[in-house]
Amino acid sequence: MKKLETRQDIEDLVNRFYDKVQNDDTIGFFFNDVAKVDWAHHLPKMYSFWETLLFGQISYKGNPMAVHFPINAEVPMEKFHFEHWITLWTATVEENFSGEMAELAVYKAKNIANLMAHKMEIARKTR
Ligand code: HEM
Repeated sequence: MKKLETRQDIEDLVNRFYDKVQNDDTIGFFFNDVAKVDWAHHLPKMYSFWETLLFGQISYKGNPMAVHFPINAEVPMEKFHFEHWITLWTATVEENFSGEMAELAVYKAKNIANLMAHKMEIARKTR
């Protein structure tokens, strides 16, 4: 299977992941109904986010945690949502890529998702 090695690979991966997400019964509504995401704006940000995380090409300079707090305040983002997010991400990576960078993409996503799940839970408790 193909290695994950170029910006184009990241774009393909991210596009395929959010195709799944948009049509997903468990987490799709966060994007479609709660945040009403402008995909033309969101997807390029996500390409840069992953390029920065995986290739060290610093093209993303946002705060990935911050945007999730207002969503979490509207509809609780629960542990099972993040677990499902990880399932979709891992499946999309593994359907399309193999090798060290693909493994790193899964590893980093899991770490961030777990941290994010924790932060969202704390935010709900301290509100
Ligand atoms: C159930 C899990 C998740 C949901 C429902 C979710 C939802 C969203 C939504 C709706 C936005 C767009 C906000 C907007 O443009 O108005 C967003 C942005 C973003 N998400 Fe998530 N997210 C989840 C998990 C994650 C995870 C695990 C990561 C990282 C591995 C992540 C990384 C990002 C980044 C980098 C942005 C863009 C931030 C920016 O604008 O700079 N998200 N997310």
